[in-house]
Amino acid sequence: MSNILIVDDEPSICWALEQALSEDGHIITTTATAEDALEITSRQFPDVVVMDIRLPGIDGLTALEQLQTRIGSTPIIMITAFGNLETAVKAINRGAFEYLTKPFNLEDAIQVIRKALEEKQRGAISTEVDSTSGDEGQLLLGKSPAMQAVFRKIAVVAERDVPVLITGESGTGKELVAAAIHRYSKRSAGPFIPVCVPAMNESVIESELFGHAKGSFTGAVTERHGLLEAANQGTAFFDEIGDIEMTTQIKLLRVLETKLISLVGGNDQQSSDFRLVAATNRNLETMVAEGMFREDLFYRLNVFRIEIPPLRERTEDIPLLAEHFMRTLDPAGEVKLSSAALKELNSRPWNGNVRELRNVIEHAVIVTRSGEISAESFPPPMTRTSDGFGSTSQLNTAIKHWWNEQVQSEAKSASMEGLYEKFLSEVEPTLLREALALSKGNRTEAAQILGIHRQTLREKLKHADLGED
Ligand SMILES: Nc1ncnc2c1ncn2[C@@H]1O[C@H](COP(=O)(O)OP(=O)(O)OP(=O)(O)O)[C@@H](O)[C@H]1O
Repeated sequence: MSNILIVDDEPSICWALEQALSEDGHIITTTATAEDALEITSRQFPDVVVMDIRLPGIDGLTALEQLQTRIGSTPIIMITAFGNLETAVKAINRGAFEYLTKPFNLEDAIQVIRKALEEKQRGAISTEVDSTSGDEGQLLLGKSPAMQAVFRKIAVVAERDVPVLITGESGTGKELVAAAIHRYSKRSAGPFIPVCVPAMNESVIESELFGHAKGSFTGAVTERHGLLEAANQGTAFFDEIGDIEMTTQIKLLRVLETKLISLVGGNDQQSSDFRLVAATNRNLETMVAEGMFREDLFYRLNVFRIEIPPLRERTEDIPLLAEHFMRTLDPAGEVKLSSAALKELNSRPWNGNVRELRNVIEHAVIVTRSGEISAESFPPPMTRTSDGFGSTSQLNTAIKHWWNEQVQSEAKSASMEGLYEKFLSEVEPTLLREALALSKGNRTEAAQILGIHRQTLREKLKHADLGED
């Protein structure tokens, strides 16, 4: 049983919340003004406060600060008018636990209040952002200061209709952050369309993105709408934006500038009003400097940046996330973490970040079935090279960029030959040098590592000017 204070000058809201919360056995106090709320809290300590921002007399935001000095970290949930981002953001920045947007669904409001009560009882105001879009969404969890900062950024940017660039290692939750931005944006009733260009078959990228006209190529038997058109009125989430080809980058930039899409093989232009949220695990600044990513596109994307720190830098989140993944597979709570298991989780490098943690927990829950998970139930940690999205794909992208550059410059000089040899002469010396470094200069061992004959290695070293004979 908890004390809940509701401050709203709309009697219907007070009444509805009071009815619903009394059923849970809580004691509800309602009042229509902030002045009364301040007076009440000088006599009694609520466990949670729900307060409208727009109130007659002292407004909710001013009252928020005054209440905080009286009731400390007691969660205060603010109610804002729809679309009033500034006040919602101010509320979050000034330490409100959460905000509800009017008109709200009563069940959603009750959920937020229950969550606040749980947090209060736990003594920690750990927060989560609901990234649910439709039924398939998931909660974005985190109580570390680093994740709290991410949550605040989501709150700040969600309703501003600007592009967002989310950066962070693979598996840190970039897609969940993008979904949360969409969910809290003015476009939340519209679609959230994930687009992963590098995962697409190269021959269909343009038709997937922009759609195609009937008969534009063999197999195009009907007109097809592209993903960017499907994102109209909603959010297009470009995953792995750092890995898209220069040619696609140019086309994407054009669409962003004009908001017009040209169907492949067609004359018509279709307008699409979508918000772009992009993510990458690569350093786009470096890529721009190296000419691998278009500077103009980078500036278009980099309007607001959210950097998600790797899991190893926010180990406070591990128990919370582990518990969450355990309960997803084992809602009855038959499986628990032993303290040795928790210690093991806290000491891992988490190269695959939260995705790896989820996989590790799922594996352990399945093998343990019931009782305590031991440290031995976890699969071995992921190494850096086998990390999620993986280096092979990045290598492929680098090769593609190299190829395009060659083709462009060779085309100018009207000669295009010997590219295979040229490529090998550029990459082979690095490979040979690395193998020799690993074998500490032992050529037999280096040849073995590379899987080539010692004599072949010798010739290659000579050819690459790396051998002393
Ligand atoms: N903070 C979090 N709370 C709950 N689940 C999370 C969190 N972060 C990541 N996850 C889970 O980890 C997995 C990977 O997350 P996600 O796909 O969003 O990462 P990503 O950074 O987009 O990865 P990639 O760069 O490989 O595409 C998902 O199952 C997601 O639900």
